[in-house]
Amino acid sequence: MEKTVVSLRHVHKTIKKHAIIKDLSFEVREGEVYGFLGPNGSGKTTTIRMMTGLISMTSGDIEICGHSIRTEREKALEHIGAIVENPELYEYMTGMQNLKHFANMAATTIEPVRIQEIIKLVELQDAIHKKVKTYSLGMKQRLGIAQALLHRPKVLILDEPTNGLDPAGIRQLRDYLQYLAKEEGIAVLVSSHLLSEIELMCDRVVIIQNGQFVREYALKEQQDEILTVMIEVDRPDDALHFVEGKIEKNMIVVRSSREHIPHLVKKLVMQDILIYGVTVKNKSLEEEFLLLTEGSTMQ
Ligand SMILES: Nc1ncnc2c1ncn2[C@@H]1O[C@H](COP(=O)(O)OP(=O)(O)OP(=O)(O)O)[C@@H](O)[C@H]1O
Repeated sequence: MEKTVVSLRHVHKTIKKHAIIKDLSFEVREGEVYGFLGPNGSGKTTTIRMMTGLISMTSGDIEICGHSIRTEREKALEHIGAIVENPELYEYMTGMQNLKHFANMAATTIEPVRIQEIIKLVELQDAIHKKVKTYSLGMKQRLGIAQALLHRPKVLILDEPTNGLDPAGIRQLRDYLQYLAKEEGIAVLVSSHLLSEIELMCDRVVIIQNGQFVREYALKEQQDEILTVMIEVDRPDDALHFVEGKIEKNMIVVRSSREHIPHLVKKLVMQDILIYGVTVKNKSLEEEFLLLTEGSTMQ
């Protein structure tokens, strides 16, 4: 079991007599990308602001690497790198000038070699001497992540990092966050109001609504879990002679364990049925999230 690096315990936040966060508890482990999912206005930013020490909590506690934000604030915050809302970048300066500026402002000494290392890590070598105003949104985000990682934090917190990114940018971000988590052992927390994006990026996800914990899911399928598998084929009617399922448009929808999926595909191929795509859905998460957000302001 990986080490817990972020721990929220019974956190409450009341603003002007309104209970915004109610008894919220969850944990983020070393080396995982953890999704923080909830409809607009459910309290994600408020929680992240408490985790990063920007606002206080009314009761409960948040521990980062074993240090309480309440009683050991500086020690706790030392381990956090975060982008809350937009990254703070100077557009008229180059990427390198931005990084050097932030390195100078940091509480700990940041060696030039660390700056070089981080530029490589976020793959900005080619553009680092160009002015930030010429950067794409994805590049600005990578520079923001570089800034947040300069001081080697154990936890990286990103509030709605996919906002405004195109699908290619989202894919790139996912690859990077997975790299940071798996190769560098960083605990990454990403908030979003879009299940589709969280599903692509995260190992586990917590859903909140109205400031309250709803449920936590592991997104990596368990070996024995029964999944919904959608197979796009040229002849759906024929396909159903060989596997058990139902037809939806040009897809056949089959319930199967992960282990059994290759056998399904093999059976169809042996009957000369052409397969154009296989999609695996974690149906329970999708259903729960849809139910939860019905009638809300979700996109
Ligand atoms: N300073 C404040 N004063 C009054 N209400 C606030 C304040 N900050 C947040 N709220 C309210 O708390 C609730 C949660 O807001 P928050 O911004 O944390 O949600 P969110 O999940 O991040 O939403 P979004 O996805 O839209 O950013 C909202 O109803 C918001 O209006």
